[in-house]
Amino acid sequence: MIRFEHVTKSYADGTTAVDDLSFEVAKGELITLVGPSGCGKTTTMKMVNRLIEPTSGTIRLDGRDISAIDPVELRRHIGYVIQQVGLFPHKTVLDNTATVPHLLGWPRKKARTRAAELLDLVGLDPSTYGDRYPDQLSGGQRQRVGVARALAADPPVLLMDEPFGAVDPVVREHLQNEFLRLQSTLHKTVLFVTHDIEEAVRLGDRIAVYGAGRIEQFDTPATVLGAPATPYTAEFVGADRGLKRLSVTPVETGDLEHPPVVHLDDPTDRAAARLAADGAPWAVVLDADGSVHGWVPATALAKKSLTKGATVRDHARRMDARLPLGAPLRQALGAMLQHDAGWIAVLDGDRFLGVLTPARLHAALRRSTTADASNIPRGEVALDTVPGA
Ligand SMILES: Nc1ncnc2c1ncn2[C@@H]1O[C@H](COP(=O)(O)OP(=O)(O)OP(=O)(O)O)[C@@H](O)[C@H]1O
Repeated sequence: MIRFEHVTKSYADGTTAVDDLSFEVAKGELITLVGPSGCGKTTTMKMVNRLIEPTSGTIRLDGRDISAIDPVELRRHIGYVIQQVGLFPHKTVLDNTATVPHLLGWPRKKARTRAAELLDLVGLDPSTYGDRYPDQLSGGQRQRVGVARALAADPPVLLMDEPFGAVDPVVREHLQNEFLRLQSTLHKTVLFVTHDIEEAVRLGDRIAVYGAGRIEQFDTPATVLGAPATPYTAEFVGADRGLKRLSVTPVETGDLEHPPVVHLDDPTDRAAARLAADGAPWAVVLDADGSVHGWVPATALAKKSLTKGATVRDHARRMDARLPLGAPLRQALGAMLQHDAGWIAVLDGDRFLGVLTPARLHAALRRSTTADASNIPRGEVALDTVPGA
């Protein structure tokens, strides 16, 4: 969708803002450009909508060299959100949002209807906020208007330059979540500039980590955090990158263990035989609907004093830690700690898939780490599996 081919931008004073940059962004991808101040992020972005012209190299949009496209025409297909928002102070929120549709010559009613829809989409009730002026909004609300305005003409590409940089951390996280929710339905191709690695990791399908004028690494958040390509990237992403990786590594089916499964109404002797056959110390217990009830230890089932007709129900223990497949490991660890649990049931909808243990969580975390790259066998660093709480 967007392709940089050996793009360089130098200024007359000898500054090279961007040096021989080549990368490609797929349709619907959200790329975060992250790096310290002055490393060339904004320059990269502004070359896409021709606010800055490259000194050399080619930028293509859908295969077309953008230097051959009229800048005004080009910008109609590219939404632009900046930190200072740049709302017109004398126009209402609704009119601000309708700016691009107006410029495109849409009939006034259609433009305003569209603007109202967009305000709704970004969480601002148009009947409450539509007639206000920008200075009657909070910083976070102004940013939302900025996003709504950029989306108003439904451009396939969005450029966002530190759009949430000027708001406090709580509002910022809220805006990030809302934006992710929007993006999951709109699938825009997004270049998002930030100097905040947390934000880059949180939002990006892939991250471009900038050094001075160059991209040091361009990869998924999990890989950038797990296997920084250069010492510079390692330092930039921070010493706590292992913790950050918890947020970006999802639980996959291959991470799960599969202890024996018994049902609440199974006779105890049959369940005991099932566990004995597997040599398992415990089994997961499902109820009649197949939902997870908890677990039962082999020792409880094997007791000689059991009354006739006893079922697993008599010995089952509840375990409420649950996790949807694909949830980040951070959520898994949080649930393990919250429930003081040695394992956690992983579900696909209501369907039980298997269990995640601390050892498997650790192994999952190591999927993309430098430890794997250096071939340290997993067994050497594995934790013990702790069944049940
Ligand atoms: N008109 C100009 N003339 C000379 N140098 C410039 C000009 N515009 C930008 N630069 C330089 O180009 C480099 C890259 O700037 P750019 O704005 O792309 O950085 P950035 O990574 O977006 O930084 P920040 O996070 O501070 O916004 C900087 O060193 C900057 O000083």
